[in-house]
Amino acid sequence: MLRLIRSFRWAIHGIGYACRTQLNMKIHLLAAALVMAVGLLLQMPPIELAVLSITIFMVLAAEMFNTALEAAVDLVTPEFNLLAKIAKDVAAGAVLLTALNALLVAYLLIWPRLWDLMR
Ligand SMILES: Nc1ncnc2c1ncn2[C@@H]1O[C@H](COP(=O)(O)OP(=O)(O)OP(=O)(O)O)[C@@H](O)[C@H]1O
Repeated sequence: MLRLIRSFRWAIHGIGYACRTQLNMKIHLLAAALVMAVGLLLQMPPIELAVLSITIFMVLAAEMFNTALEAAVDLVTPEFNLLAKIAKDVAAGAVLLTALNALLVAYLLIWPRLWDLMR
């Protein structure tokens, strides 16, 4: 039990580190809070809020994997290395894909409701 609580603590340290040090993480969190607030204000059904939530957490998790990979690569290869570049670029590409997916989901679920309100 104590081991479980300790591993939660390290995990929370990891989340805290990413939130404190990564500008992109701060931007993702701000966007996530905005999107969820709009979803709640628009009284979206629970299933759509769940889709927004899954989408948001995918972006946050991808950003954290990216941060972890950057740290691991820097630990192994502080100097220029083509494989380091590939690893970092591919990880950054994965974050970009999740962010594009988030934009698509927001467009499909939120935009039609906002459009209805504006008309
Ligand atoms: N050791 C390296 N060898 C080769 N290219 C690297 C190396 N480190 C970084 N790069 C290149 O620079 C880019 C930026 O790397 P960096 O580690 O600065 O991450 P970042 O995208 O600036 O993230 P953050 O701002 O969150 O640290 C990488 O995507 C990669 O193309």
